[in-house]
Amino acid sequence: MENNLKTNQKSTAFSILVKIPQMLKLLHFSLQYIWNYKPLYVIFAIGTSVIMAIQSNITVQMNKYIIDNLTASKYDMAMIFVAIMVSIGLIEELIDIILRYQNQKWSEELTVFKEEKLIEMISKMPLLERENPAFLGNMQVWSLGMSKLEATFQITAQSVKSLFTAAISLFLIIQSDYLFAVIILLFSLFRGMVVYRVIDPLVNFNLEMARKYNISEYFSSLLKRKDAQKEFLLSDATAYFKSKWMRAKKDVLNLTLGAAKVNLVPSITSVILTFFSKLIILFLIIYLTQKGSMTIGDYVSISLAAFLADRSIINYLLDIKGLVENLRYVEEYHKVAVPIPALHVNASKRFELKMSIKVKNLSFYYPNSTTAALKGINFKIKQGEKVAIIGDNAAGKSTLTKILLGLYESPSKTVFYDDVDINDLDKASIWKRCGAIFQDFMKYKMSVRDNITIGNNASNDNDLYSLLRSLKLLDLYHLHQHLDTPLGDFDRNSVELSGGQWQKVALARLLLRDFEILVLDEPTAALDPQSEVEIFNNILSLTKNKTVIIISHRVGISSKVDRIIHMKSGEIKEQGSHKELLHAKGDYYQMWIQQKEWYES
Ligand SMILES: Nc1ncnc2c1ncn2[C@@H]1O[C@H](COP(=O)(O)OP(=O)(O)OP(=O)(O)O)[C@@H](O)[C@H]1O
Repeated sequence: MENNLKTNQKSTAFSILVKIPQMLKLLHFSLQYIWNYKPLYVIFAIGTSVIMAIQSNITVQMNKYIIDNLTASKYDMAMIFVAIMVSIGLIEELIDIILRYQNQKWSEELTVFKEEKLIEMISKMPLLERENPAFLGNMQVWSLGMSKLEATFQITAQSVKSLFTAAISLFLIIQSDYLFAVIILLFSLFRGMVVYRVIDPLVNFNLEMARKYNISEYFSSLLKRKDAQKEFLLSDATAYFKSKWMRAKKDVLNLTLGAAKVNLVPSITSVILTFFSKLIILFLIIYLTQKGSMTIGDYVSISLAAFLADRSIINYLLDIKGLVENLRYVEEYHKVAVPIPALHVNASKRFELKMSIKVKNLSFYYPNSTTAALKGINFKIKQGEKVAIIGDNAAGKSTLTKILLGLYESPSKTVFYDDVDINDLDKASIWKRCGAIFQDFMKYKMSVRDNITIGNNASNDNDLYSLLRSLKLLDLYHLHQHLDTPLGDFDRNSVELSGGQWQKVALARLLLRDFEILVLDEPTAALDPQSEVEIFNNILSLTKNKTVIIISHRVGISSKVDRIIHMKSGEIKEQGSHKELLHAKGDYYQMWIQQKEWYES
């Protein structure tokens, strides 16, 4: 793998030239991003880079004047130049301290700004995008790309400084002898060619690393999780998972070292080239001084300016290399950041359910899957009806409800609310009027109150108290801080709940809201049989005029609803009332008999 990454694409001068327009576009995108965040940050950074570049060259010139005055025994003048040079040094250091503080402040604030943008981007993304198995790895790459936006800007500011320093020093050197400038430029060109060759392999190593990092992090977090630990202990699996983590970690380590190795040869070559360019220039200056065509002051100023130019050019080349490398990561981010996938949140029509929900010939595939999760589904649910969707595992029940709720985009003209295609509906207006509990409902590590109200302060403590009572959750109210007791394992004062209690908290959260449609995916799976019956009756009485869709494996629940939709392998097998389906003596009848016998025996 390492060799593949290394040899696959070496950057040639031509490949770099071809990429210039794209690179400029990405550079513009990065700088625009920082400019949008704070224009002053950009102005400040570029401005100070130019000032620093001028200052370095002034110091070099001052050295020449000091030495020339000393050799001419003009000590007063030498002292004046010394005072000017030291004062400039002092000003530079003071500016540097303020600049570093200011940069750190803006940089910290920018980190928050970037995280906010990433959260915004992810929360706007269609849920289906996240079902793609590549999503987590991609997200790692996007955050890497995002972190490179600021790095790109910093390097740009730095490169302005290097470029200005090099240009001024070369200009001063040319005043003495253009030959020095030619030698410096020639060696720099060689070094540039050496370092550019490794950009692509380096980027490939790092992108691959970002993806692999995800796997090692997954196993690392598994090994630290409480719920996983009990399974590991009982099945003696700790060593197995540790070896999985170690293998993934080694992959990451190999990629890190691979990237470092790729850098090794150009770094060594660059140092050797610097050695020769220094040697040649210094020998040449000594030769010219010996011939009498240069003063000692000239020797000092030219050698310093030559080193300054040499260092600045190599810095500039490294900056450009860094820039090109960074822009490759930015490119990955840019791919998703610019066209944020549409969520149809702002479609023109508003959700209403006065008549019915209709599903017509609905088939559905998950991304990266060629097997249909739903095949030719047709049904109608009238407003106010209570419907149970039952079926085996992987029958497509959860997928269907997510489509009905608009969480997954459905093919057009397949799902209708009051005869309006769901794709023409404003999604936010659907979500405002629909409530759902899924199998993987959230257990928020927050207080009882916050878990139930989610920041909605409209309900007073009495409402919450009677809701807890109706769900037999009063023991939560009696906790040490009543409704303000933190739940979960967040801090010292937190209280951990049982699986069934958590499920009741999720139900309480749902029942506190006003909704038109309620979707319950296995709502009573974690409840004891008595609570199951009580809570189910409770839900039915609380939702008299509302449309309720319940997913369950248990036929006991389905005997209480108006209609049953029985699914198998992504298709509807039967639908009708409990009595009708028993009468039909099909699969539902068989399930009913089996479960009945199970309980009776
Ligand atoms: N994120 C996903 N990516 C690809 N396929 C998926 C994804 N989620 C579910 N599926 C597939 O879609 C099909 C239907 O799954 P779904 O979760 O809707 O079934 P279900 O009837 O709710 O099952 P269960 O009763 O086990 O919860 C299954 O074959 C499953 O493998």
